[in-house]
Amino acid sequence: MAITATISVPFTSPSRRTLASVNSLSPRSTRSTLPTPQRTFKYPNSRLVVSSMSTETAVKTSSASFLNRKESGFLHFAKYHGLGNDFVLIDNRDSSEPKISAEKAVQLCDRNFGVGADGVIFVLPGISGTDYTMRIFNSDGSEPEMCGNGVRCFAKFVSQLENLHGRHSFTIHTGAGLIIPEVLEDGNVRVDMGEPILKASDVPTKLHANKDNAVVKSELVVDGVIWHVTCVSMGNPHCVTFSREGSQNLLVDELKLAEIGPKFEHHEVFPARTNTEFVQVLSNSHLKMCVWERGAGATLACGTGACATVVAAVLEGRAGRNCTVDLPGGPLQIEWREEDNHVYMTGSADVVYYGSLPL
Ligand SMILES: N[C@H](CCC[C@H](N)C(=O)O)C(=O)O
Repeated sequence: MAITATISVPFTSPSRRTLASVNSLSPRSTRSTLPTPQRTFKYPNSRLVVSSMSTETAVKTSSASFLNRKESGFLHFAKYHGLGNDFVLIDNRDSSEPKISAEKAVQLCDRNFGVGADGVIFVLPGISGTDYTMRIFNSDGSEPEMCGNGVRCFAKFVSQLENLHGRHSFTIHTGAGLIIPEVLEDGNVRVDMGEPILKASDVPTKLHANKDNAVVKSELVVDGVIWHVTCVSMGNPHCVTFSREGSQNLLVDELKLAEIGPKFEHHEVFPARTNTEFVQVLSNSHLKMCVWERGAGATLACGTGACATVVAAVLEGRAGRNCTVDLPGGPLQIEWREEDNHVYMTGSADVVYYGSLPL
């Protein structure tokens, strides 16, 4: 049974903001004052405890008031998800160090004793002329270089914090280098994820390069089974597989992810561990994937993983450069553009609720 919660997401009059221009990056659009839209969020087949506020009260208690809370002694946050890959987002613009430690982030991510999330993401001040810096802790407390679904959530969160409307983009410094998300008119986010890294030692993997400097459809023995893997970094390491001995085309719904995922993640050929994508080819432009993430386990979606998957599919000759990638939480549009060798990802990112925790 679907339960619908109505959350008013009001927009107040725009505040002035200096536009940082870095290189010849596309300037952000000008802002306009929009009427307060009503947005409804559907939570199919899940129990959602709607707060005691009536819809009437909810309209009055706007998100702006939540976003401006500054009471000391509390950690104020917003809960977002990108196709069910969910994150706690923290406004950290007033300090260059994250407000909470990796250990605290683990507690926050606990789905029984904490808020529950795949990771915690911090909006920090920019570095070397970028608008912002993004840092993220996985739910196991490790710090990855980049997060694709997370950076879309980051962009939507900053848009709310800065009260930006219409098409606009940000320059974000990350562990994977410069990342540029653009918020589109329809509320989706298109992200320039930069160039894929294919050199084996830079993924990193100890597997021997077998195509130029890359590992493409190479054999890897996991739990006594020979898998065929292609290794790609999007700033973070990915091991992508479409087949194994005895199964030239994986049927992802039949995989025992919780069994096999950790054996890939901790395999000795991946010195920094790895994210692993198990992929089924539906057509030359349509892929279906499930993922075991480094430091987070089985998630409903992985943005960097979807990018790595399309790159691997092209390298193995299994698909074209423009694909829809179906993840358990929903679809992403991925393009590995030949002109600039950049990978572009387009998908949704939605706020679920705002919260405060005693520090
Ligand atoms: N667990 C990943 C980081 C999050 C990546 C994923 N959630 C995404 O959307 O890209 C890692 O340790 O590399």
